[in-house]
Amino acid sequence: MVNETNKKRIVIKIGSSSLTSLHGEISRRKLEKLVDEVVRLKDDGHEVLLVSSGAVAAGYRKLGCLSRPESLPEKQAAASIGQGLLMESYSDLFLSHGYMGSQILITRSDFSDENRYNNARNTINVLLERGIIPIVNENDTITIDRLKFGDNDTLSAKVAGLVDADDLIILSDIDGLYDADPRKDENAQLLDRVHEITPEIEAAAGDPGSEVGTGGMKSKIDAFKIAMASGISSFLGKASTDGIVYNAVYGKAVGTYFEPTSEQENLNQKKQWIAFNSGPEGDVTIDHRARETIVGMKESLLPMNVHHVSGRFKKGAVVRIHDLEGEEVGLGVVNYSSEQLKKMIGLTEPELESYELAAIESKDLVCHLEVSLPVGV
Ligand SMILES: Nc1ncnc2c1ncn2[C@@H]1O[C@H](COP(=O)(O)OP(=O)(O)O)[C@@H](O)[C@H]1O
Ligand SMILES: N[C@@H](CCC(=O)OP(=O)(O)O)C(=O)O
Repeated sequence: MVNETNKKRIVIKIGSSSLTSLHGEISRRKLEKLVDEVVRLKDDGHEVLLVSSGAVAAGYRKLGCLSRPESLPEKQAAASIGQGLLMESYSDLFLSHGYMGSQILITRSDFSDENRYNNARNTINVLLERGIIPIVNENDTITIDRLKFGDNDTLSAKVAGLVDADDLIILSDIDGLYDADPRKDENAQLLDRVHEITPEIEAAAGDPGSEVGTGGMKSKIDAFKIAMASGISSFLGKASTDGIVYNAVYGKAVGTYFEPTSEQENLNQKKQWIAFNSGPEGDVTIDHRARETIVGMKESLLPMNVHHVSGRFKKGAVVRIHDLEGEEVGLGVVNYSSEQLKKMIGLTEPELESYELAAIESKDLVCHLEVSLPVGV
């Protein structure tokens, strides 16, 4: 039994391929196995949040489709039927063990709005602290393609960051990360520990292994990058292995452990929101001197170092910061609107001194070289 000091907050993500039968429908047996493992962790005193796929798989037959649909409206309609059925199964199973599940459906735009992001955190904290098991999925029925998380891997890492989890466990149909796509290279080796996502690892990560999987290893690697930058230990293992979740929490499972190093700066929650969720609204180009001070010395960006501004944004928006070569340096929250910043360009230093604030305060600045931000997440 754990006590308050070794009690963990654990986020578990299970993919469609691990919850479905060969025909692509939800497998009650697989759901039961997962619930049994979560119950063991709850009985030990841990807090557990599930990120579960499976809404489309649980609903497409009831919609009248013979196989998993391809078109977006049909997938959304299937998810509308299936999400309720999936939750009913989870609720029944958890209740039979004396635990309560709760549903949370999230869209990307919920996370790009800082107030809604913070509100989601407050709600989930109440649920976890009261022993409930929140069950999170993307709100498939209403999200439009362009604005979808799409796969639940990056969603699970962002949720783990949101609730300040200790561990993120991603379950899949494979027993860990290999140094090459195992379907293409029969000599591919399982990596048991990863401290850094190198370009070689990125290159080895391939597409989904089944018709029902969405993100493949690529989206899992994006997820592990987010978790590592947020200081969260992660694990990737095979959902069908007996005791996989329970053993992973205690460091005894076969699979890949992703461990953030102590030298790496862990992004605080505000910086996590800026880096992974905010959705930048404009671009600011800075000169070489500024690049050195904000990246190397981690100082604020001053208005006189702003070279060019594009896009229309208000004070408080998140913007991308580029150097003069066009390379993206990082992201930050601006203290001036685009109109004000544009007026400042070309002013002399004494003229600019009357402005008290930095263009971007160092506390609201996230640099690419400081943490390896996943590109395109
Ligand atoms: N380097 C790699 N290591 C392990 N699996 C890989 C790698 N590259 C591609 N894959 C494939 O990724 C699949 C898991 O992703 P996916 O099908 O999306 O599953 P899930 O539904 O669990 O998210 C594996 O079955 C495997 O075939
Ligand atoms: N949100 C979708 C699942 C998306 C999906 O399949 O993601 P993944 O399990 O990461 O391959 C659903 O519930 O059907």
